[in-house]
Amino acid sequence: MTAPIILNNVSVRLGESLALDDVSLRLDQQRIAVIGSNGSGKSTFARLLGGLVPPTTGSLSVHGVDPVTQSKELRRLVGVVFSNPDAQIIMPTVAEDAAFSLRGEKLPKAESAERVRIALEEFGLTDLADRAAHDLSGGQKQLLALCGAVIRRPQLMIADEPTAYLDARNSRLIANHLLAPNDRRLVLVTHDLTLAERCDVAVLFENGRLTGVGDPAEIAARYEASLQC
Ligand SMILES: Nc1ncnc2c1ncn2[C@@H]1O[C@H](COP(=O)(O)OP(=O)(O)OP(=O)(O)O)[C@@H](O)[C@H]1O
Repeated sequence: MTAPIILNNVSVRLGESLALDDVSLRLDQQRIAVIGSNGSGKSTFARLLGGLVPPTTGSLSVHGVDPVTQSKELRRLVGVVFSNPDAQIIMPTVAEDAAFSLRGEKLPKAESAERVRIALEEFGLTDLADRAAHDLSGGQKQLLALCGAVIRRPQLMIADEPTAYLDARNSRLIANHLLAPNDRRLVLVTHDLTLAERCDVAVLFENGRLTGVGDPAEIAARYEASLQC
């Protein structure tokens, strides 16, 4: 059983904004949807779990790891995908970029090549393997970013609006991949409530405050009702 995600009175101040305001929660579920309006704190929450932004006050534990003091351990267990894949593409070609994700794993060359081959095939990128990664379309870049994240087999996948640039077919491909039953935990930030409802639990943020944790259909309905007000 994977250790939970725990936040104890976490606040995050970014410039003038209190992006997260005194958030305490414990999440044991495997697939976690994060919903809420623009600017409510969802991305900040995702970045906090991924060790990309520190808590200003309070403390947290991600699968038993403290992101503040154990950044190396955190990097080993977390994979991240954001809505803008450009920042995640590093190497010149598609295949090289996918392989780059495995650099820290010290795998035998043949195993590394086989993992790259399987991952490219899984995301429909085999025919693009030798293409310049920065010349891909937005959607293709997102597939490559996700490919680079899952190829390391992380315990925790943090995906912030991963389908933002994708057409319907690729959105479905990515969503089905992320939500497929496996032993990886998923934290999925999304405005797509049908995707949120496919998760095991949803958390709702409003103005940096946590205002709901529970059954995704109920939390989504509460969120939608709040938008009518
Ligand atoms: N780098 C930053 N500097 C200052 N304020 C920031 C920064 N990043 C985010 N904020 C502010 O923090 C608050 C929460 O932002 P966050 O990006 O977490 O919201 P969000 O729920 O992910 O929004 P969206 O749905 O629009 O992506 C917002 O008020 C935002 O303006």
